[in-house]
Amino acid sequence: MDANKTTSALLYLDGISVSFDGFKALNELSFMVEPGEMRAIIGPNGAGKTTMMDVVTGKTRPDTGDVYFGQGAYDLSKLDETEIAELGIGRKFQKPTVFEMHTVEDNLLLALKNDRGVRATLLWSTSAPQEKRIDEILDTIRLKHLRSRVAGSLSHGQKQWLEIGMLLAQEPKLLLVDEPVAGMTDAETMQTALLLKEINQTKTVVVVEHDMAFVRELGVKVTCLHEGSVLAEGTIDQVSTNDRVVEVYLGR
Ligand SMILES: Nc1ncnc2c1ncn2[C@@H]1O[C@H](COP(=O)(O)OP(=O)(O)OP(=O)(O)O)[C@@H](O)[C@H]1O
Repeated sequence: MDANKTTSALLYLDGISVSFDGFKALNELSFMVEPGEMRAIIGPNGAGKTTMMDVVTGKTRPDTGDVYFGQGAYDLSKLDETEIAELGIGRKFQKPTVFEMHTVEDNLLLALKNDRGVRATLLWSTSAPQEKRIDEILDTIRLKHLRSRVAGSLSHGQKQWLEIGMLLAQEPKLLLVDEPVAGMTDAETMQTALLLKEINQTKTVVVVEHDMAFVRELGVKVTCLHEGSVLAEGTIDQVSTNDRVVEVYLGR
């Protein structure tokens, strides 16, 4: 549905409230993400971070408020999950969901040609542009040397990167990434920060994460949610020294 709201933002949540059985998971939540930006979202358990992502992707409908996408061109709160995905919004859930029995390369191929079934896709010959795109993605996600490995044999961190690569194959304009470094080693965490910074050179990214060392490494604007609203927003130094943020989240 066309919205025709005037805004420079790629994503604009405007007064979003969501209740579950009378409990307000999101409470008049408003914030904007500009095109080309990477935004880190932090906040205590139950702050509403996952619900916010669910609202953006159409999994949960807000009770009130609008979600504008594409400089106000669309109101996502009026669209279903498929329509939203087709507008170019890709989401990576916390747990990796790669095809464990298939190779790294075939996983990317499946993501590139996700309009066909698994068997048909893998029997179909791969075109030169598809090969090139797979090479580019393998470079980005640092898995070129493992392209023929079965995905099930990858480390947890490598599976997360592969899944990020599968999202990239769909050429999203906006990537939503939910706790990408949970369970990763310190080295993998820092690699993931680098990877997302590289991806952010061409795509807008919203990343939810509890790992503050990782968020600091990203070096981007941070939004702290609490009880379904924005508690603080700014640089990591501004947010992490905010008295309320320390009280409800960091100081615990
Ligand atoms: N489907 C649901 N039914 C009932 N309550 C829900 C539902 N989904 C979320 N909630 C509640 O809404 C609140 C916000 O949850 P949400 O998962 O969005 O928080 P979060 O910030 O992502 O937390 P975490 O950091 O633990 O992932 C929580 O109190 C949660 O229990």
